[in-house]
Amino acid sequence: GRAAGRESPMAARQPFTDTDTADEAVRATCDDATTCKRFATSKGYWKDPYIQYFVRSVGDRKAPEINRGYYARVQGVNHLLDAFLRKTQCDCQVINLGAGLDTTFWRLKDENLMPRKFFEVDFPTVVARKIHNIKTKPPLSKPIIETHSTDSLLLDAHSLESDRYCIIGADLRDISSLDEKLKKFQLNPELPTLLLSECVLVYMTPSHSSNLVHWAAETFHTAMFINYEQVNMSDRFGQVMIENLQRRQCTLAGVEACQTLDSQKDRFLKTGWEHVDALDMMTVYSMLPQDDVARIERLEFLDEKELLQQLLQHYNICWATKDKLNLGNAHFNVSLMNGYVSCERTSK
Ligand SMILES: C[S@@+](CC[C@H](N)C(=O)[O-])C[C@H]1O[C@@H](n2cnc3c(N)ncnc32)[C@H](O)[C@@H]1O
Repeated sequence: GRAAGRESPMAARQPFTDTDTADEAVRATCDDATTCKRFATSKGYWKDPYIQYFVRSVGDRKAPEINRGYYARVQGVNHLLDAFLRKTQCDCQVINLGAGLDTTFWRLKDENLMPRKFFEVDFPTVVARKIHNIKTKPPLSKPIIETHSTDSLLLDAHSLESDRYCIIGADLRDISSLDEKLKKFQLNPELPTLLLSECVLVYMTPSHSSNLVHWAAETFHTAMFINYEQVNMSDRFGQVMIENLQRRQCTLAGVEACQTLDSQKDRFLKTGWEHVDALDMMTVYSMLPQDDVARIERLEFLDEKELLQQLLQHYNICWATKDKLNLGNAHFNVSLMNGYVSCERTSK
């Protein structure tokens, strides 16, 4: 399938020769995600005025089903994230795990949905690149400076800490160092916390991702974890996706957890989360506000609907919650997507 290498449009890339080949190939996936998002926004699928500061050129054309897939991914994840921020009235923190060059912090600032603090974590080299972009592009640095109380921003090549935004270089497979770094930068375990991983867990072994998810469940009493990544990977299409990435020395070490929606949910149910849901992206796509879906479907002609269907059936959003404070319905609803699901269903 032409869509099977979605994170990795089969761009010719030199094979890596350094010792840490596998990690280098994983780090490179952040460029794929950003280039695809950059292209889709240039076509008008959604608005992102900040992504151009991370990837200058619009780049090669991407297939329509890939653009629609990214649209569903961004809308689906944003819906859950925004629902959490509204439920907690932004009195919360967000931790974007494997954030890459993601621009969510800047979107939330513009939409008046800024959490108390927004953390991002990625490998130190990715973080260094992001910090360089932030430092040299005023539209990126301005919101960080504006929301900071003093003149002195803590900023070095591998971390940036302001009152509201913090980016940390760390390996997500090393929990004790991750925990230590986040606490050093004033992570507050008492605050309701939203953790996000978008196409990240699949790159680590199931035991590493379980440890991470378990750490999150142990650390926060009131939290939500949103995970977006592959699912239904045991069929032929899944196999092609794996092979396409393998050709670039990029191993989906966590593919075992991506066999079914149930295997996605199990990772959370086994590690202390109270409530877990998962939907494949074709289902999410069918639940998104249909007037906007009609708008984006007019942007580009897609002759083979099956391509989109096949692609979207191989990704999912899984979200888990725990609510020890028992804030309940008034403040923090544990099944945030349920309202969304039923409301979208009845409005169809
Ligand atoms: C496919 S990209 C996705 C980036 C971003 N979440 C997005 O959706 O635009 C995966 C990201 O996860 C990061 N990542 C993967 N494994 C990691 C690890 N063990 N520690 C830190 N970052 C990791 C990579 O460096 C890369 O930036």
